[in-house]
Amino acid sequence: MLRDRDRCDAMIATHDGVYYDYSRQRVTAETMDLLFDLAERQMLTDRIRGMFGGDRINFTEDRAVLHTALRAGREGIGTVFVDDGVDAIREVHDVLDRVRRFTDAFRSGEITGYTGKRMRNVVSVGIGGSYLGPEFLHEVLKTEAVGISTSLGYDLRFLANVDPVDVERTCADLDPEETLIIVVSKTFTTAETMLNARTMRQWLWDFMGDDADVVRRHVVACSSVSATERVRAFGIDTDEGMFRFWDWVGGRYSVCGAAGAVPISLMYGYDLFEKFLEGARSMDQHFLNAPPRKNIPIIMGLLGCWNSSFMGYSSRALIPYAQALLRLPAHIQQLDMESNGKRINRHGVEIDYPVGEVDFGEPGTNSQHSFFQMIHQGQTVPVDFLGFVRSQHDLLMDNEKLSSHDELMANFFAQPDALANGKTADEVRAEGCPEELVLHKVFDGNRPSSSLLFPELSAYVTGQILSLYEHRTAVQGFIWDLNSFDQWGVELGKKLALDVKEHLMEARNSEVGDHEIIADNPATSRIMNYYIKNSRDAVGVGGLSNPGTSATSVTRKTHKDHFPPQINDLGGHSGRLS
Ligand SMILES: O=P(O)(O)OC[C@H]1O[C@](O)(CO)[C@@H](O)[C@@H]1O
Repeated sequence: MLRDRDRCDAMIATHDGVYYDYSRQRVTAETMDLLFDLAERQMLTDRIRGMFGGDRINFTEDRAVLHTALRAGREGIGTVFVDDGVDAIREVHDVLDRVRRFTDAFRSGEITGYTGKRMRNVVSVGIGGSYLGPEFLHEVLKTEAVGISTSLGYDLRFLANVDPVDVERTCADLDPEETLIIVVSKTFTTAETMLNARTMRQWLWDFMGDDADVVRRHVVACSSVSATERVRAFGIDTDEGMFRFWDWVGGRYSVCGAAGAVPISLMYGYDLFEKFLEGARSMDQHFLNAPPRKNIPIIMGLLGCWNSSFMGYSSRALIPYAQALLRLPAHIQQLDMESNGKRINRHGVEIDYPVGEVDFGEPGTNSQHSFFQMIHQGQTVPVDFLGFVRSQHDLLMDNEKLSSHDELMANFFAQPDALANGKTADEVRAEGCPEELVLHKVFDGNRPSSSLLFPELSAYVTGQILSLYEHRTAVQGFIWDLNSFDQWGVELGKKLALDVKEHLMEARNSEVGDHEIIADNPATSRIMNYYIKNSRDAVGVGGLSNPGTSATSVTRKTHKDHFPPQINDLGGHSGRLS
């Protein structure tokens, strides 16, 4: 099919400098017709309009889904109106105007820290959607031409993990007197973020004294309107130091709101952040207005459904040929897997077809020397290749025929064809391969990918990329009939962590050294008691002892005896864990 010029010409879509080639997907013109029919049956365009128009499509939380309003410009896109009387566009611009003023005051030195020093360091404390988007954008802007100059003299760091080592790594060499902390949390209740926020507040107090003004001058919050009281109780000035967002912005869709605007503007200036919003807006307009057959996010979403539900490929990779996009795959992974990792459709019925992929990725070419072996010869993993016409910084060394960016892009062009074409046994033999090794060197090919080519990795293009992937996720959710905007699955783990913390507190507070934890089941009790015992001993005797040996060795023997397992064997021995 790849040699068919008409087919290849038909499988390209473009918008505002973005070139999308899906000719290496395993689809014919007829497949595409059927997918567009499916989109019509699922009333895709109506549902897209409903999303932009403020319909409460996140019905399990009774919320509209209006992250597109965050970058809609003052004129708005679609008919954005929230039915409780709040004008979303006006609210958004009220906050963005405040971010701009705050940024200018911070960067001009008008706002100083508690001891009068100018603040130049920013630590953004948040996790999940309150972290991954801003961090991916920060990584892009670090090496972007404007970003390099506007960030001179400033430092932005992210603190996400509740691991105390993350705190240590984040602030080891920072001067608290010159540091502003941003607590980014939609709910202002997330356990990890709140502990890290308290830790950072203590760090400020340790250096500058336990004074309420220290917090008022050094800590601001990006949080939802409904969390205002909690933000105030933390000691943050909610008039000057709180940048709000709304329940109609999901955490993983919040980078275009205060969650991204505050840290990114403080580091790079508001104008550069605005360029990012403009890029996202351009793609939003395309998504809302372009006919489905020319609409890049719609086509990407339909192909996602095709690969997952029809072809049975349960994972997919995102490979940007740009080192500055190193955190894009992690952001899209959360965005997509938290959105479409579901098992009940919007009618409350259990889904009996595959939905939701495992998303992963790393920049090319590093990924080629990591997991690409599997993508070429192991399981089939559809890939999105992202490339750029111009590099943020190209290099042409003396005596080199090609620039370093050309070398990078040679891989961007070669990998999709290697995956699609493969290599036959005859081709391997023709290279003189000994017969017994031929099969090891055969590539079966026929492995799907898409290529996205952008002009250059600027703030604007990064906005386009973000919007593309947000809408791909939404399209797949609409086609699959899911609610892509709630995340109840994360709740159970949070609740169990609370129970476990109770047990740990009891054990730590117990006067009796051998206090025994009785948790939900013997396995959890055993591992927690092991942890408590050894962490106590570790203080005195210097190190952890070995795990109980008998059970471990029995398990090993059992596994070995059954190796390699047969599907039927495993079926016979599997069972419910609860
Ligand atoms: O912004 P918050 O409320 O602290 O939540 C952090 C993250 O936790 C989640 O609720 C679950 O991981 C994400 O959706 C969210 O982005």
